[in-house]
Parts: sequence; structure tokens; C-alpha cells
Amino acid sequence: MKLIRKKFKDIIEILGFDITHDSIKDTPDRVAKMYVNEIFKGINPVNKPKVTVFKNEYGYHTPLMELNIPFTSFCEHHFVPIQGKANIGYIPKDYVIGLSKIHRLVDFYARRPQVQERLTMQILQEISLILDTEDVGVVLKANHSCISCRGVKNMGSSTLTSVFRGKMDNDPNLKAILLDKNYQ
Ligand SMILES: Nc1nc2c(ncn2[C@@H]2O[C@H](COP(=O)(O)OP(=O)(O)OP(=O)(O)O)[C@@H](O)[C@H]2O)c(=O)[nH]1
Ligand SMILES: [Zn+2]
Repeated sequence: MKLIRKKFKDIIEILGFDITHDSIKDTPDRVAKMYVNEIFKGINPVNKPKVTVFKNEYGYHTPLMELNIPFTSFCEHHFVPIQGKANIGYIPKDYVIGLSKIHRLVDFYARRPQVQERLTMQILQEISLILDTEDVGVVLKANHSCISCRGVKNMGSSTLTSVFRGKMDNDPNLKAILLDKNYQ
């Protein structure tokens, strides 16, 4: 945090701002705290959520879909936000996962400089590992600020990524559920 504070102070000064100004003097500190404790907190493995799983005593072996999970990530090319929603589905074997933990895992992998393809795969791999099942699907639909706020400056487009494994890949109806919800 100390190093980021120092470097960000340099950037502010290079841009020609008065670092002693009342409104800006604490900005290097604010940015350092924001990077480490908030928007890039997923870089630190210590912040990985503790995931609770339960024995599947119910014999539930059909899909569970967690839909419209909001996330904010950051484009690793431009360090500006990627904001979107995730739809995640899996077919339980011996264990089920606490629902909120799916949200926490999405947040953990989002809170670092990312590309959407990697974020999609990291979520898939983590859910698969934790639940010991290959029957997982992950769909992300997001808006990239590097497309809307700069560069081509095209507002309103979105980026859809999806990966389906095992039974989630074999059943077009299951895939359609995860994909369709993202178009709402
Ligand atoms: N595949 C992929 N590309 C991304 C993602 N986020 C941003 N990009 C793209 O990364 C590319 C970086 O391209 P560069 O040519 O190096 O950067 P740039 O000159 O700022 O590009 P422009 O955005 O076209 O102005 C751009 O085309 C971005 O749209 C992502 O999640 N996945
Ligand atoms: Zn970008």
C-alpha cells in the first residue's frame, strides 16, 4: 500500500495536479487502500472465501442454477471496470455448495486485473474442484468500460463468455437456461 501510495502520488503530480490541494492530498492513500482492500483484493490468496459444502443427503442429482450474480472486475489491459452478471449451474454428486459461496467465489476471481475469458475459466475450475464434479456451466455477460468509455467508445455492447462441461455440455436445454437468463 505504501508503494502504491508513493507511485500514485507521482502520477497525480505528472498529470499536473497540486498534491497539496485539500481535495486531492489524500487521493494517493485512497487509491492504495482501494486497490489492496477492494478492487484488487482477489490477488491475495488470504482473501479467498472459505467455502462451505454440505453432504447431498437429499439425493439431489439434477441441476442447480444460480442466476444473475452481479460482479465487478477490472480489465487488465486498461485497469477500468468490467461489470456484468454471471449465471452458474452444476449437477451435484456427493456434495452441494452453500449458495452465497458461489457469489463469493465469483467476486474473489473478479477482484483482480482480468480478461473475461480467464475469469470464466477460473470460476468453472473452482466450482468443479470444490464439488468434485465436471458437470458445471458458467456464463458471463459483461460491459467493458475500455470499450464504452475510451477507445472505440461504443456504449451498449456486451461480451458473452460461456463454458459448459460434462452433462451441462450435453444437454441443450440446460445450456439454454444459463444463456437465456443473461439476455434479460
Ligand atoms: N479477449 C479480450 N480482450 C479484451 C478484454 N478486455 C479488453 N480487451 C481488449 O484488449 C485489447 C487490447 O488491445 P491493444 O491494441 O493492445 O490496446 P488499445 O490500443 O488500447 O486498443 P483499443 O481498445 O482498440 O483502443 C482491446 O482490443 C480490448 O478491447 C477481455 O476481457 N478479453
Ligand atoms: Zn480494457
